[in-house]
Amino acid sequence: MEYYNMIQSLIFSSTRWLYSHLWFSDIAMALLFIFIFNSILQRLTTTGPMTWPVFGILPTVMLHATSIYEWGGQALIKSGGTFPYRGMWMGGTYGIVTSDPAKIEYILKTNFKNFPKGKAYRERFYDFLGDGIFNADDELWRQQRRVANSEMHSTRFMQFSMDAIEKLVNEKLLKVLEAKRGCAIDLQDVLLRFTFDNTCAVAFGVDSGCLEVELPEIPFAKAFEQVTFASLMRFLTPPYVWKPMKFFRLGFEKTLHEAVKIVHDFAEKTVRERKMELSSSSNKEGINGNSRCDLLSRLIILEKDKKDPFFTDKLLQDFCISFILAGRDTSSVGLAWFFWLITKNPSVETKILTEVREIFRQRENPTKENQENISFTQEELKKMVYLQAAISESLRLYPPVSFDHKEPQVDDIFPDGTMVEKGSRVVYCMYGMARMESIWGKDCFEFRPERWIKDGEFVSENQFKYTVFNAGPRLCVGKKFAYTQMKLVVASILWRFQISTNRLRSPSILSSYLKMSNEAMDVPKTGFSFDLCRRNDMLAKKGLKSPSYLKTGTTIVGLIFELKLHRYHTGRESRVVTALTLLKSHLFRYQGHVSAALVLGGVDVTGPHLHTIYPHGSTDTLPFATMGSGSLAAMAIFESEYREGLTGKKEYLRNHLTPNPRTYISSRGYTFSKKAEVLLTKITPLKELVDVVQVGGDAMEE
Ligand code: HEM
Repeated sequence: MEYYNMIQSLIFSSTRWLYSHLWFSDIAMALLFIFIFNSILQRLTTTGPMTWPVFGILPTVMLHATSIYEWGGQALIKSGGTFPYRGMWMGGTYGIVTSDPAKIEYILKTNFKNFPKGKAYRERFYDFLGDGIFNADDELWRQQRRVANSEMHSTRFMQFSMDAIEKLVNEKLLKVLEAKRGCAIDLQDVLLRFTFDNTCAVAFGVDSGCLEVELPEIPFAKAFEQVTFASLMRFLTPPYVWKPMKFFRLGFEKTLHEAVKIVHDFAEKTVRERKMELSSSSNKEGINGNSRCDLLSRLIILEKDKKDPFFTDKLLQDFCISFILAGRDTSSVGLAWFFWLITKNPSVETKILTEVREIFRQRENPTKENQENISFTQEELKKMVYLQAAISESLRLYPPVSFDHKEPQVDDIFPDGTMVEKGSRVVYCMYGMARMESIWGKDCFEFRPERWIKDGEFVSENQFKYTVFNAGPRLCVGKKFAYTQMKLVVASILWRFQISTNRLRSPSILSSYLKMSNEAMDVPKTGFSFDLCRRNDMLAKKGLKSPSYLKTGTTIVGLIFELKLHRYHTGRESRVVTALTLLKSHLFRYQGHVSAALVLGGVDVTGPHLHTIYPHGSTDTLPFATMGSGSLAAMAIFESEYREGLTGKKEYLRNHLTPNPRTYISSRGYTFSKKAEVLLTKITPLKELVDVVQVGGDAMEE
C-alpha cells in the first residue's frame, strides 16, 4: 500500500513539475523540430517525391492535383523508374510506384500468384461489382476468365459483336452526329453513351437506349456513372473516413448506396427475365443457343444442365456489371483522346482517310455505292493497318486505365533486389511509361503512329512495355472487341465528319471523367429573324413606301473559292462537306429568304463530291446535278444518258428545230433597270477545251 502511494505521489509531483516548467510553445517547438528533421531526412534518403511526416505523400499529390499525370511521370523519370510512397498515417497505404517493364512483368506474369488485386481493391469495389470478374481473384476469377475467354473469342461472338457495333454506329451514333452537324457537342458524352449501349448489348443483350438523338437521361446509365465515381472516391479517401461515411450514409457513400440499388435492380430483373425467356418452351431455339448470343444468355445456356452451376443468379449479375464497367469508360475515353489527337495532328487524319479510301476502292463496284451510307466490313477493318497504328499510339499516350495496382500476398523481392512487404501496394503507371525515353525512345512524347508499322505491317509491342490492356493472365479480355469497335467508329466518323476541338480540360485524377468540350464552331442562332417586321409594318402605316423586289430570272453560277479562314482555324485542308454544311446552315437560317439554289462540287481528301443545295437548306448528293429553270430538261438528259465512268469528252446537245421560238418581242426592247449596273465584262474561258459535237436529240422535249 505504501509502495502504491509512493508511485502515485511521484506521478503527481512530476506532472506538476512538467506543468510548471514546460510551456505549450516548447511542445510545439519540439514537434516542429521532429517534423523538419524527418522531412530533411526523407529528402536526403529517397529519390522519389516528398513524403511528409503524418500526411505522407498527400500534400505533394494535392499540390500537383491539376497535373497529376505529368507530375507522376516526371517523378518516375527522376527516380529512375521506381519510387517508394506512403499515404496518411494509419491509412494503411504504402508501397512502390513503378514504370519499370521488368517489375511489371514480374507482378503480372512471373509471380502472378503473389500479386492479386487484393483486399484493398476488393473492399472498395465490392458493393458495386460483388464477385464479378473485374473484382475477383484466385479460383473465382479463374472460372469467369475461362468462360469469358472462350466465349469472346468464338466465331459466333465475333460475328454477333460486329453486327451489334455496326448497327449501333449506323443506326444511332451517326444519326446523333448528323443531327448535331455544325454544332458544338460534348463528344465524350456521346461516345460514352455509345460504349454504354454497346457493352449493354453484348453483355446483357439489352438496349439501354442512351444513344438517341435527344440524348435522354437513362436512370440505369446515370446510376452506373454515379456508382463508378463513388467507388473510385473510396480510393482517394482513407478507410477510417469512408467506412464511417458508409455506415452513416453520408456524402458520396449516400449516392453510392442509392445508385448501386438501381444498377443491381436492373441487373437482377434482366437475369430473371432472360432465364424465363430462355427456359420457356416457346423459345427452344434460344435454349439451344442459336438466337441470343450475348454473354448473359450464353452463360445461362452453358450452365443450364449443371446440377451445381458455378454461375448463380447473383454471379451472373456481377459478371455482366463488371463487363459493362470494363468496356464503357475505357473505349469511350480512348476514342475521345483519339479524336483530340487527330485535330492536333491533321496529317495523321489525312493518312487514315487515304488508307480508308484506298480500301473502299478495292470494293467490287465502288462507284455504284452510296458514299453517304457505306459501312465497313470486318475484313476491311482488318486491312486498316495505319488506323490500327494510330489508335494504338493514341492509347499509348493517353491510356484509359492510366495506372493500376497489385497487392503482394507475402513479402517479395523483385529481380533487381527491390523488396515489397505483404499488404503493401505495387502501383504501375502506364501514363508515365509512355513518356519514358528509356522505354519508347527520344520521340516518346510525339504522336507517331509510324512507330507501330514495319514493312507495311502492324507490329505489336511487348505487353510489359505497352501495358495499356494490362498483361499476362489478366490481359484485357475485350481487347479484340475494343479494336474492332474503335476502328469502325473512327473510320465511319472521319469518312463523314471533320471534328475540331477548341478547348480541352486538362486530365483530372480520374481520366474516365475527363470531359471533352467540342466547341467546334460558333453557331449563330438558327431561324429567320422577324425582329424588324413590326417596325416595317409601323413605317408602312405611316406612309413609308418600302422598296419593291426586282426579279431578273434565275442565274446559276459556279465559282472557285477557298475556305482559307476555316483552314487557318483548323490547320487542315477543308472538305467539300464542310462547305456544304456552312452553306446549308446559312440558307436554313434564312428559311428561303436568301433565294439561292446552289450546285457545289469539289475534290478533297475523301475524293470528288457533288451536291445541290436548295434555298431552304436541304441538300442532295447525286453523281450529276442540275438547277434553275432549265433543270428539269437538263435532268432528263442526265437521267437517260448518264453512265458510270464517263470520260472527259463533252457533247453539246441541241435540237434540230428551235422548240419554242420567241414570238413576241417588246417594242421597248429589253434593258437593265437603272439600279443594275454592268460592272465587268471580262469573260474568263474555262481552262479545258470542250469538243462541241452537234447531234440531233429529243431528250430536251421529254
Ligand atoms: C480501349 C479499350 C480498353 C482498354 C484500354 C482496356 C484495358 C483493360 C485493362 C488495363 C484491364 C486490366 C484491369 C485490371 O486488372 O485492373 C482490362 C481488363 C478487362 N477488360 Fe478491358 N480494356 C478496354 C476495352 C474493353 C472492352 C471493350 C471490354 C468488354 C467488352 C473489356 C473487358 C475487360 C474485362 C472483362 C477485363 C477483366 C479481365 C480480367 O480481370 O481477367 N475491355 N481491360
